[in-house]
Amino acid sequence: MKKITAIVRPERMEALKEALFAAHVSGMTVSQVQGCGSQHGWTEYYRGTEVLLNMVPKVKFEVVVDDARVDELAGVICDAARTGEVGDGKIFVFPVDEVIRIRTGERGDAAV
Ligand SMILES: Nc1ncnc2c1ncn2[C@@H]1O[C@H](COP(=O)(O)OP(=O)(O)O)[C@@H](O)[C@H]1O
Repeated sequence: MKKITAIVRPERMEALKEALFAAHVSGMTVSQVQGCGSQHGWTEYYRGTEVLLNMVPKVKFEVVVDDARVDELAGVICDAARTGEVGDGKIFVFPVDEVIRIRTGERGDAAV
């Protein structure tokens, strides 16, 4: 199993949510976050040093899936979240050791 974390623009949240539902993911977690990368907030100089004063609102999607679906879902996310402008975001893929469904105690693939 893998966890796909995607940091995307807030205005792409609805489209990405719908695309992931359409791709039949079993669940997702969505958080409002702030970040910076190539796309910074604004900077000012404080005592001669450039200081980053603000970060940019983003939305973080987390989806745990079978290994075999990572490439497909990365494509779904790129298609739904891309505008082509700086700040579209990134996808990070992590290994997941275990999943446990709290309600039933199921583990592994059965719990995803
Ligand atoms: N190395 C990183 N680690 C964690 N989050 C990152 C990283 N790079 C980018 N991000 C997240 O992705 C968002 C968009 O990245 P950014 O570099 O601004 O856009 P682009 O990839 O289009 O140039 C950032 O605001 C930040 O939330």
